[in-house]
Amino acid sequence: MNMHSMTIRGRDRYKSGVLEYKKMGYWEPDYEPKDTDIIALFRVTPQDGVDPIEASAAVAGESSTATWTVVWTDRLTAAEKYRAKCFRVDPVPNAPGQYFAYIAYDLDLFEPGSIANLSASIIGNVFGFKPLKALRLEDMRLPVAYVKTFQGPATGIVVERERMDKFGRPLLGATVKPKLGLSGRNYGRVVYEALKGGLDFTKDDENINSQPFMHWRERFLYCMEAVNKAQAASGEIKGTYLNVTAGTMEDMYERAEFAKELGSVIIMIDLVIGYTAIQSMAKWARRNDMILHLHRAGHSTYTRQRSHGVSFRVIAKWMRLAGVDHIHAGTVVGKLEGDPATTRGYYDICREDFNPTRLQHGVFFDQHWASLNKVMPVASGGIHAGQMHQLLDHLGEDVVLQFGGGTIGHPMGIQAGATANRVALEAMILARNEGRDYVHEGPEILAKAAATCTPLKAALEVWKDVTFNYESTDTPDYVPTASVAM
Ligand SMILES: O=C(COP(=O)(O)O)[C@H](O)[C@H](O)COP(=O)(O)O
Ligand SMILES: [Mg+2]
Repeated sequence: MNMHSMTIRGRDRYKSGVLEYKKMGYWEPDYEPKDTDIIALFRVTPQDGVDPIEASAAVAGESSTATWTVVWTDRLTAAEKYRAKCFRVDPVPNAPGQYFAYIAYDLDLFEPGSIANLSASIIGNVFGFKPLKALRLEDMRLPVAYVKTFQGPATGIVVERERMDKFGRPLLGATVKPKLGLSGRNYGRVVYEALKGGLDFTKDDENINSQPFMHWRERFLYCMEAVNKAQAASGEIKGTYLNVTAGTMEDMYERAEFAKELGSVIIMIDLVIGYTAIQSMAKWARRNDMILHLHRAGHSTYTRQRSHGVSFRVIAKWMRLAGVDHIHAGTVVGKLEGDPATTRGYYDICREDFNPTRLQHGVFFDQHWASLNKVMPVASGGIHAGQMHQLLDHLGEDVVLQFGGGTIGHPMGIQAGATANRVALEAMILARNEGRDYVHEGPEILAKAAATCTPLKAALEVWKDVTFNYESTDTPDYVPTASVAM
């Protein structure tokens, strides 16, 4: 592939007419990104017959200062500075016709502290570009100078654990099911049973907001009655994520204020409310000492397919900047997409202060988070007590394990379902702390715990054959190969 700059310079560069993007200055293979540059990695699939360098230069151009024709007004600007530079194009391993294009953007192209502006620039135009068959934003390197213009997570993992008074183990949650149709009173009863049985949290599902069968105030009141009764009964700090997602910011603020008035420790929003609303709610959450849970509703419409869209690792980075405290980040063993290696990358992005490049986890850049609070990843979707050893192994300790059907579907009732999950987790954590090989001995550890816990025994029995073994669609492009001992 031609690795030399083809930029036309001088008077000819600005003559009216059409130049290839690679000749307009958007392909600069000798460019060394500045520490303050934002770098984007795109997976580019050119149309048949389109040069991958030109396609990549076009992505750089159309996501920064270019349009399809030369415009003399470029000469009124610091064009050299403001042009994004594609500086590297590599064939994607084992994916003929796909290329990784590395593009650097000067920091001045972006408004400080705004995910809306970042996303409108980086993904606003180019995904529909005709010379491309497909395009995916795979990863981004965010310079510290830019990271520090964001508030970051309102609470963070350390303070969340202090507020919940829970240390040394994952937190436990449950999504109330059925997700729609329950009356406020019955909804509150589900919350009480799950928290009384041993969970730390319950949550509203992504689509429970304010429907005719249960208006939001009804739910908030009955939920907090349940939380208070469960706290009194257990002596533990409990919470339920009250979903404040609504049609307007005014409605969301009204609901959030009411949740605070009722003493809730946590509220919830859905990804579909949009980046500006998410940042506003994160600032509200910090001002009001509220943990902010983000349900990533809708993300799979554009994160799941490797060829086109935005990788979830980019969304996870954007949401850490935006300031959420929780984000659903995959379970690996549950019912929804989650390759073990790429999911590990998502969890690292949430929980590390520095992410080293790890191609095997789909992390393409070193990423400093400059002490921005850490985001608690949430594992949810088709999980149950029988997978506890796998969940702990794949996802670690700083995670919320949420068992919706895996609590409420328990044959002995909701409290029993919660107890089964709590006993399974505590038994697994004890085994880990004792230095046992809990991954391989997991089933034995669970069976032993079940011998004195009928609810756990029933859970293991009813869901023993449940698996979701399907091929992942979002696997990493690089896999570690055994290095030959020299
Ligand atoms: O309703 C559930 C899970 O219910 P259950 O526990 O009964 O499967 C959540 O909305 C999904 O987990 C979201 O998916 P993700 O967590 O991947 O965003
Ligand atoms: Mg759901």
